[in-house]
Amino acid sequence: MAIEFTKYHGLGNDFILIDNRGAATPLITPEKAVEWCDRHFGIGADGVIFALPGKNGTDYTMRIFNSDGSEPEMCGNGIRCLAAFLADLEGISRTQDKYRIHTLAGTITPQLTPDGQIKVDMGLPHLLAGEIPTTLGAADTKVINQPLEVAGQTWEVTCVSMGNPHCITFVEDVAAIPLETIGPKFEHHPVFPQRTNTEFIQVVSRDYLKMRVWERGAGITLACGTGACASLVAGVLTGKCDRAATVELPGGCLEIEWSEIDERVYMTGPAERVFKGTA
Ligand SMILES: N[C@@H](CCC[C@H](N)C(=O)O)C(=O)O
Repeated sequence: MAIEFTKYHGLGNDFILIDNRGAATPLITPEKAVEWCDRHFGIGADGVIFALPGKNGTDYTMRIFNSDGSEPEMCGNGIRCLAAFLADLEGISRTQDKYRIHTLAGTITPQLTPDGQIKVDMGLPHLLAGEIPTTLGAADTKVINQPLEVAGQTWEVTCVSMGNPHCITFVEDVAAIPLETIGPKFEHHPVFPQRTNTEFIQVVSRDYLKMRVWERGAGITLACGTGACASLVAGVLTGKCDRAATVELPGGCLEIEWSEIDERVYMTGPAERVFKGTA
């Protein structure tokens, strides 16, 4: 059966979006998602996102398969792309709407804003080792500046969950990190039973961070929204940055705030349609 799709990206973190509003289960399998994400033999993307009917009083449900076929709990750039896709499907102005989206990380609320950006209420960060999950500390303790041996080197890491797991390391120069070789070693380290996303952060100033990321199930990507949120939270926990900052990624910048008022994390950034097709 031929399936229509639309390709979107958020700062170069690119996704194949499928209109799945007519069925409660994804229209393609994880194996097919791997084929579609292949950049040489497929459409090419970091993941496939499905817009499904809402659950528990929400407007829609988002499910996502990474390019390796695994299913993460949440995706920050992906949920901005989903909001843009829904607005395009509904034929409404992108400046009007707010969606309540059911995800495996709870209800997430993207809001289309008049300047074309999308502001997302990403919810509360989870900080306890058992919630990440990681065995780097006792289940009910936070993992802040903990030593971790990777590739014969000791790294100081801070772990944060934005529904999905993140391991953050602050470094002098992000450009000097051999991401291609070190990224998989963090991802598959035995202290992360569900694997992990890994962010390297250079603090340029208290309100400007530079980030490079190795994503669980996708490898090096040009941006990671949940990673930018987790990194800002890690920066606050370690006293390195303010509660609002610009996070510069290889694909562009996100504005992140960890609100002092409601303790929720807010992410603002773009989402662009690239092309439509049938596969
Ligand atoms: N790129 C995403 C994160 C996608 C999921 C991630 N690879 C995982 O497995 O947790 C983002 O923008 O947050």
